Amino acid sequence: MARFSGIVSDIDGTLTHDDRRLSAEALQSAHMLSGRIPVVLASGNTLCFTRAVSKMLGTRSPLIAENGGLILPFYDSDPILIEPCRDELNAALNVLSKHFDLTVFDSRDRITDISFAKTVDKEEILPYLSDFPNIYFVDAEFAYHLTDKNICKSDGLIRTAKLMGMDAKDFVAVGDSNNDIDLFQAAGFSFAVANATPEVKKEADYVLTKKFGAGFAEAVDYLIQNDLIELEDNRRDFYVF
Ligand SMILES: O=C(O)COP(=O)(O)O
Ligand SMILES: [Mg+2]
Repeated sequence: MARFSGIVSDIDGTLTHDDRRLSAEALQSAHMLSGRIPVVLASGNTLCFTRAVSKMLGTRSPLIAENGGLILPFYDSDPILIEPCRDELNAALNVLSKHFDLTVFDSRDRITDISFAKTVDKEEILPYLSDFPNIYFVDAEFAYHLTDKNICKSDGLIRTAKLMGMDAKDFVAVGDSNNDIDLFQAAGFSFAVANATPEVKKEADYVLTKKFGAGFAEAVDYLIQNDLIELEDNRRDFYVF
């Protein structure tokens, strides 16, 4: 009897290579799953990026973007936006910008969180953030993020699962970076790809032997071989894209 009825996957470092090229193994695995089980993408990336990746992978399931700040239940619906403490986020960015030469990512497309390049040592950044109690800093390996404390991937999964008539514990999570730790805690089971950080590996139920997208494919094979998920052809109940 299959134990899990959905998969929730991170994108960067989990479906990609270390240089962010989409992994052929992950693509093949996602195509095989398409329309047979929900695969929710949960990313620190912007919603437009996450939506394009989803379309090309054929996941046909709701999306969680900006570390949980935005949820897209249907392809053409308006996203659900978790309102962040914008003043504090902007004030923190101003303070950091005064001390460091920051490269801010996607500022036109990013709505709830702030992301910037890892050009500065995080130990140097953290002391400047102690005056901002409602935001947290996370190193997502491909970028740094400043995010409202009420926004995280796990909250995104809980909300998304509810919209789908499911529970977060019905999902198996796959991830690589510290913005996936709370997602692992909310999901029913969790896989860390072999390139995951030590903190993520510690939180995972299962540490995969393969890195990056090959790790995602290994997780899917493991789930099928151990009868932990069931694939049903032509499921249309929540395949919304
Ligand atoms: O936006 C990032 O830095 C990382 O994105 P991810 O959560 O899909 O790995
Ligand atoms: Mg990642």
